[in-house]
Parts: sequence; structure tokens; C-alpha cells
Amino acid sequence: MGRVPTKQQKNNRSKDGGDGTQEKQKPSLKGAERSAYFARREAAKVLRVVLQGDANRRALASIKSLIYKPSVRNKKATFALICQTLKHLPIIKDVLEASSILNTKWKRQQELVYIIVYDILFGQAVAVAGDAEKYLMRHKNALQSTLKQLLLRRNVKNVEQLIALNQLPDVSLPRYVRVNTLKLDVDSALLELKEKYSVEKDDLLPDLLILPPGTDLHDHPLVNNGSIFMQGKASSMVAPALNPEPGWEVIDACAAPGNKTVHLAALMKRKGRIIACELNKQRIKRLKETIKLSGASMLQSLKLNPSSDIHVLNEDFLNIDPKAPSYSKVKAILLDPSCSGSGTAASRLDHLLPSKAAGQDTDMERLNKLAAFQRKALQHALSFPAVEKIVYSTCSINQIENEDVIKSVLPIAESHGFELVNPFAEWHCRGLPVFKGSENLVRTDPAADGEGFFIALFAKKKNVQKKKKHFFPRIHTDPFRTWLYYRLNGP
Ligand SMILES: C[S@@+](CC[C@H](N)C(=O)[O-])C[C@H]1O[C@@H](n2cnc3c(N)ncnc32)[C@H](O)[C@@H]1O
Repeated sequence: MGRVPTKQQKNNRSKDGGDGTQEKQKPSLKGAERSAYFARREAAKVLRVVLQGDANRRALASIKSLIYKPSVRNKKATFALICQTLKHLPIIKDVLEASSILNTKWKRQQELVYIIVYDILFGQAVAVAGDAEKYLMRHKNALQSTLKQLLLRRNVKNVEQLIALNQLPDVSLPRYVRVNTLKLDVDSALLELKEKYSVEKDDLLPDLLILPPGTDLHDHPLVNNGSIFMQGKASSMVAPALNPEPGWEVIDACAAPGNKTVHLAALMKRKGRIIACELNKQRIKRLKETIKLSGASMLQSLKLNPSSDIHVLNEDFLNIDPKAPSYSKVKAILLDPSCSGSGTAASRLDHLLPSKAAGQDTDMERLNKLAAFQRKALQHALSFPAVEKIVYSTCSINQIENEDVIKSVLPIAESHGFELVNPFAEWHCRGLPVFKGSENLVRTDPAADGEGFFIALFAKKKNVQKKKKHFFPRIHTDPFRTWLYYRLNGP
């Protein structure tokens, strides 16, 4: 399975066999056996992070993003091994439990055990190499006969039928890439990609290109040098929905990893200022990397005010004082808060995770907490004095995080002079019809569009903007106009 590691890679291998645990001795292996040995340990490391994140309901990263880290060398083999192991995990766990072969030592290395048991029961032949392989291969017969008994008990003929009992449909998405116009124009990107792939322009977003499903671009030079970003269509719709003008000051309220921040920078054509606010210190690093890769420049201080830059702020958005002079000119806010991620679960392969198997993700307490934060953050965004537009987005399909949030803040938004507007008139999929005006909301459908996103755009009513400029300053000196103003606008 996979490539033989290079000399450099061999030297770089950690002394612990890659799974965080000491193995007595490095086995002397050759060729494919050696590759499989290391792929299992790389896969076990990623699987540990994925399963721990899933168990805590706090995933630090998706399977794909962990695989694409430079530390994972044999990406293809490792990815396949993790997906297959996760797909078979309920069966593997049942077999291990029923066969009672794991003592405390092996339970501490359970991710590596899962991977090896996958290979023993369903995958490739396992060479007796490495302590874990040796141990599990000694129990090969017990594992195989326990699996047979399991199939009998569940009344299925084969493993495929057992898996099919709790599987979600496969999603086969086109590969979308957003051209980073800070570095490359769309036609040049199209030409370069066309040399190798079949590529089309998207009909809604001018900087988006569509490639066939499964196109593997993670090592493509245009991706590596930041000329294109592997970003889905729904995610690429959020910054254009806000459509900030070059020269504006904009806050990206929940910014990391920064895909939408740098999209804003591209749309603003290097003119204006973006404050990229992110609470999580660990994610600030990712945010800065994204900005660096995009070619946008980063500011160190909010006080400086050059023509175009991104200022990264490690801060709770809710703690930013809207009345502070530094924010007095903020004209637009992009609010893409933490959400359940239910709309991108399939593309992130979350359906393979234990907590999501058989549609168990109905943790209402968590959803209520998320919705409470989303409402608070949106209300906070509405209180910035000079703001003219706010875009709110989630990658969730849950009404509680979407329409319900908008409905609950709508009276406050209207009291600040905002209305809901429709950012993409021609878009086919709209918000759930749970209040008047929900036809302005944008949804993307996980089945038809591959991902379930939600976008709401608030804009200051035109007459409010105008009156503030021309009419309001005079109301103190003209009683009739003061009366008329309040008649028309309310208190
Ligand atoms: C959905 S992600 C944003 C994705 C980002 N807009 C992009 O397109 O790359 C939400 C982010 O908000 C951050 N966050 C959560 N609560 C926050 C808060 N109170 N203030 C600022 N950032 C917050 C999370 O750490 C997370 O990085």
C-alpha cells in the first residue's frame, strides 16, 4: 500500500513509531511492508486526534485537513486507511469487545489497534512486524471467528450488508477552487488548470472555477503558492454577499482559518482595512498563514491606517467595544460564527465518525448554546455605529442556528435601521418560510449543492442612510421636520 519512503523521510520518522507510544524495536522491513507499517502509524496518529475531537464534540480539524498537513507523508495510503477504518469502526469495536483480547496496554494504543484490526479483517495482509502487529496477528483466528458470529447475530450475509445498515449516501461533489485575484487573474488560472483538467467558470461567482469531482489539487503549484484556494461554492458566496467596496473598513468577526478574510481582501482590491478577529489562540496561527499565503499584508497595530491591510486581532468579538474610536468607521461586518457544521458534515466525512453514525447528532444542549452565541454575536455586530452591511453565515442546516437566529434579532436590526436583503436574486434555494422576509435568506442544499450553508444579509435601509446624512442634523432646529422625522421613522 502506498509509496516507499524516501531516505529523508526515513530519517525524519520519530523514534516512537509515529503513534505516540514506544515500540520495543524498529522492525527491519522492506518495500511495501515498510510502507504499510508507517502508513498504519501515521493513520493512527490522525485517527487519535479525530476520535478525541469527536468524543469531546470539539473537532480541532477535519480528517482531510489533518491528512494534508506536511507531517503526513503518505497521504493517499493514510487517508484510505483512516476512511476504511472509520467505515468499519463499529464492527471492529464490536469484534474487539466480544473477543476480549485487549489488555490495558493495548487499550492505550487503541487507534493503532483499530487500524491493524481493519487490515487483518478487511484489508491487506499484515506482516508480523511491530509489537502491535505481532500481538494482533497472534489473535487473528479469534478475531475472524468473532466477526463470523457477529454477522450471524445481526442476521446479515456479509460485512457490506452490516455496514449498509448505518451508512449515509456518498456525496460526490465537484471540486471548486476560488481564484485568489490578489495573486492571479481568473483567465490565467483557468488556462493553467486547463492544461491538466477539465475546468469551467462558475455561473454565479466570477472568481470560482469548477473541476470534476475527486480532482486532487492539494499539491498543485497554484494551491501551494496561494493563487487558488480550495474553497467550496457555498463558502465562496459569503464575502461576495457582503460585497464590501474597496476602501471600506470591514470586520471579519470570527475569522480563522481565514478563507473568507482573504476573499474579502481580494474583493476590496487591496484598498481599505480588514480587522480579522479570532478568539482561539491556536487558530490565529492558521489565520496568519492563510493571510500570508494569500499575498495580503498584515498590520501589527490598529492605530496605523495604511491604504490596505488586514489586522489580526486575537480577541473575543463580543468584547470589542463598538463605540471605540478604532471602530467608528467600520462599514461592514462578516459574521461566520462557530456552528454545528451540520451542512458540511458529509464533505468533511463526519458521517464516518462514531458520534454521527446513524444520524445521532441531535445534541440539543450544544445546539442551543451555539444558537445563543450566534444571536449575541449578531446583535453585537448590529451595534457598530457606522455599519451599513452585515452578512451572517453558517455551515449548518439547522433552523435553530439559521432562520431562528435571524428571526429573533430582526426587531433589533430594524430598530437600528437595517432590513434583510437578497444577495443573490437568481439563487434557487431560499430560507425556510418561518417568517415574513425569509425569502431573502439563502440556503444551499447538501444534496443538490454538496454543502448546506446559510447566508443572511442585513443592509441599512437606503432612506435611513440618506436621512442620517442630510435630514437628521437639521431636526433640532426645525420643529416641523423633527415631528415629520419621528412620524416617518418612529422614535
Ligand atoms: C466557522 S469558523 C470561521 C471560518 C472562517 N470564517 C473561514 O471562512 O475561514 C468560526 C471561528 O470563530 C471563532 N470564534 C468563536 N467564538 C468567537 C468569538 N467570541 N470571537 C471571535 N472568534 C470566535 C472560532 O474559534 C472559529 O475559528
